[in-house]
Amino acid sequence: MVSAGAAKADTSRVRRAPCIVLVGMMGAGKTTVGRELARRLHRRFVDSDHEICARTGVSVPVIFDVEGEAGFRRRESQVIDDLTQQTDLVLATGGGVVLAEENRTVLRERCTVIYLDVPPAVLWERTRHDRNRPLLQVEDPRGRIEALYRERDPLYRSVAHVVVPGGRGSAKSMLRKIEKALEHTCEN
Ligand SMILES: Nc1ncnc2c1ncn2[C@@H]1O[C@H](COP(=O)(O)OP(=O)(O)OP(=O)(O)O)[C@@H](O)[C@H]1O
Ligand SMILES: O=C(O)C1=C[C@@H](O)[C@@H](O)[C@H](O)C1
Ligand SMILES: [Mg+2]
Repeated sequence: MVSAGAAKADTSRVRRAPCIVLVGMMGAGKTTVGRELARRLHRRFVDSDHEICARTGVSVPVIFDVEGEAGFRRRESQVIDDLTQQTDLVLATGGGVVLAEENRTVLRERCTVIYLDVPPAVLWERTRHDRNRPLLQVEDPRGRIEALYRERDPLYRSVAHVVVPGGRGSAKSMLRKIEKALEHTCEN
């Protein structure tokens, strides 16, 4: 793994892992930054949450309502398996993608994985008015974010080839950090 500040060359995945994947918590900016990154790298952009919705014809909250989180996770694993086999892609994932070991394995082995590591306080500011994230529709969403961060941060790190620390900086500054790190990790 390399950090964005001091990225070291790690070219072991270059030839067999063309998909660039963003992982991180809800509100880390995977969708926002991923779309712009794809545009700049002349790659296609796909968001796995959007792909699940396109395949089912309903929103993420509806899938959680009807099939529960387990049903959503099964669909997510299928989509991740499909998308990570594609080339010329920037893939923004859902925040819980790292929970399943099978997802972690395909991400780590097939892709260049970038973890957008944003502190819980900032995640809370960005997601507090959004009703589209079923896991945050609880009495204490801020506490939930903190608990999920504690649980998931080691999992994100375990799949990441690059960790990009974020804070209150703009999406543009996040993008610049990612591009810098990628220069050292793969050919685009
Ligand atoms: N660097 C940033 N600075 C300020 N706001 C940001 C930044 N990145 C994203 N945002 C805003 O935060 C919100 C959440 O961002 P986004 O939807 O991209 O997160 P995500 O990582 O895709 O979350 P999820 O896992 O729920 O899909 C959006 O309103 C977006 O505009
Ligand atoms: O963090 C999570 O577990 C989730 C994040 C979203 O991207 C969606 O995938 C869904 O709301 C679950
Ligand atoms: Mg997203």
